[in-house]
Amino acid sequence: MQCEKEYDNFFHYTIRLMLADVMDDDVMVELSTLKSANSRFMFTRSLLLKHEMLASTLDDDFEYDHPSVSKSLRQSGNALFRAELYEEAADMYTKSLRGSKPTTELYALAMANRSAAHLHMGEYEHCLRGARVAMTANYPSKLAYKLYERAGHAERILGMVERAKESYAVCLTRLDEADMSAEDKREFGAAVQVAATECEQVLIERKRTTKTPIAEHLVGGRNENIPALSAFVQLKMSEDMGRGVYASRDINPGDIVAIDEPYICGPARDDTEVCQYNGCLKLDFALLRCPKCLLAYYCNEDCMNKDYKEGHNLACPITCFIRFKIPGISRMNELAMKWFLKDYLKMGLKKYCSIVDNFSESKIDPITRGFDEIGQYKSDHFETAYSLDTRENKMPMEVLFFFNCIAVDMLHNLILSGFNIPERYIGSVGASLVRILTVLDLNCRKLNTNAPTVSCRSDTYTIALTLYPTICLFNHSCDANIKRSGKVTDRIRVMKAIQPIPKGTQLCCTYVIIIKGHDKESRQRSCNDRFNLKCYSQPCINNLPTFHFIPEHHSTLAYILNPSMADIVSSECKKFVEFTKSVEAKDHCHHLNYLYSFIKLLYTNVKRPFALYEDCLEMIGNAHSISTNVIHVFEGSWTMNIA
Ligand SMILES: C[S@@+](CC[C@H](N)C(=O)[O-])C[C@H]1O[C@@H](n2cnc3c(N)ncnc32)[C@H](O)[C@@H]1O
Repeated sequence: MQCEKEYDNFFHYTIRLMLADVMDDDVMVELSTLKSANSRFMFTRSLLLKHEMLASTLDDDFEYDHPSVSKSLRQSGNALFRAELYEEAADMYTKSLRGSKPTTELYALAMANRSAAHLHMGEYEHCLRGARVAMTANYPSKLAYKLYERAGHAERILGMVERAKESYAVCLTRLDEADMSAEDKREFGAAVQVAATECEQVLIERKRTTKTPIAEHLVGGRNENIPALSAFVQLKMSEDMGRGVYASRDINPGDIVAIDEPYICGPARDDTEVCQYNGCLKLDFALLRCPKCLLAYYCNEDCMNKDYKEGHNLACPITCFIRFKIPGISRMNELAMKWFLKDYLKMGLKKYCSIVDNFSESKIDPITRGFDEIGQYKSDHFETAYSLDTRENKMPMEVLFFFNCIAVDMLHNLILSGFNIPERYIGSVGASLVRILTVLDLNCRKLNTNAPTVSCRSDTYTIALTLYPTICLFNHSCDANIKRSGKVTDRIRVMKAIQPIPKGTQLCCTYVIIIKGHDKESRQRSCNDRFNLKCYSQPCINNLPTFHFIPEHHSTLAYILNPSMADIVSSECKKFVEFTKSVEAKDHCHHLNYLYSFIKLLYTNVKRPFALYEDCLEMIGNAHSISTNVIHVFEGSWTMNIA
């Protein structure tokens, strides 16, 4: 079964029910007779409660704490450190860490000492990570200045001068708490001040020599009704694809057609560090950890405080359970909880429940779904994100039941943690969590081609889960005419035209697959497997041949549409072939105007698919985006190298 491969522990609930003699089929039949989301949630909840399938406490079962052993190992590490045997000392501190709970002073001391050993070993990234972990653990405040000084040194050596300057500044303020003579403090402070001033000078010089990037603007300005889209587009319905975005004016390659921000976002993986705050999502390393759950990471204390206010204070006690105990896709479940808590805190329970209770997909006109009462479709509106397509009607009942079980489990844990919710609201909140899970599943997990990514060797990894409500209006085409541009790790997503888009043409990105190298059958299979949809994009309707049938040579006159242009096209094709041989891929971004003019020439004068057109298209798409390469993704540490 496909679902088994897509979600972790997919049979978790059904197996337990079967052990309690409850038949899978009976549950699905009963569920399918229930018409409202609210009643489906309550039915699932009573089933899981009746068969005692929900936790009774939030106590974790991790066993640590051998404090005396841990302390003596650290002391052995200190002796090795004093003997300047730093590698051996670091190993000893690692052993000390294993015996202590991550929230204790013992742990913080061993972590901090190991970071000092790493500094001496020239392991600056490890040093920095350790210092940052110790900062948010229970490290004695009278010693905190040392951590910030060390972090500053490591950051400076790693080229993170801005962060180094901040660390030195904190070091100087924490120096007040230090247990040392006034004279020693003065001397120490003066040395740190010198380092901070040197950082400042580097930053001034960098600012002087760095070109400010040109601000990107939507072509034609903002759309009146959908502000994240260009004024040169409009929404229209089609029978095959539902709503879609169409050009209301001619659009040129390179024109910006959308600039969207996620309604909700969060890290996608455990092995890359991304700031968890919804308004940040910065990719960095050695981030600060939430000192309570130790599972949420932030680039600075400001982001940590903002995330607490937006709901992490409520999610924190259950993050461990959602991450490690609840089936499905843990990061997706965490994101659903984050979404609910953010809006619960913003609106209050009563208003939240009244909005979700009034939402009914069937009553909404498909073209105005997500628009507010004054006709605006805004990516930062709850109703806009909440009303995104879910394809729930095509969802197998087993998956719907699975999502209901996850929502029951998550809400149950939230209540166990002390969250107060009157019984009359439980159905509404639970049903909304199911809806949120299904919105995220389609528009964030499956449809993730615009999510932030990094590259490692020849692979690309999604590092964050992002729900872009306006970008979700674009349908898929196997011959996309728009694509993401700019830094691919960025939270804000800019979409640019990569082909000419004449007035009246639909703007489409690709969800999964393009014509180059794939025949219609494999494309259709891919769309069906991933999205359960039959693709009605033009290449599939016209059964566009695959790359294998694209003429390799530009002189194939049979492909010229306009005979009077044959000579010009032929000579420009020769120039383009020369261009591809002489200009390296990394420099294509400096020749975009040339590439735009070439693709425009071919667009009107050759019949597609045409090899050089497809090559030029790929070059434009790649040249628009700036990718970040990382080295070591899976070893608990990684290094950035901006390409
Ligand atoms: C992210 S939404 C796109 C906007 C959507 N059409 C709407 O009405 O809001 C994705 C859904 O659009 C439809 N869709 C997108 N591309 C399609 C294609 N190439 N062929 C058929 N349906 C498509 C499918 O229903 C798919 O689940």
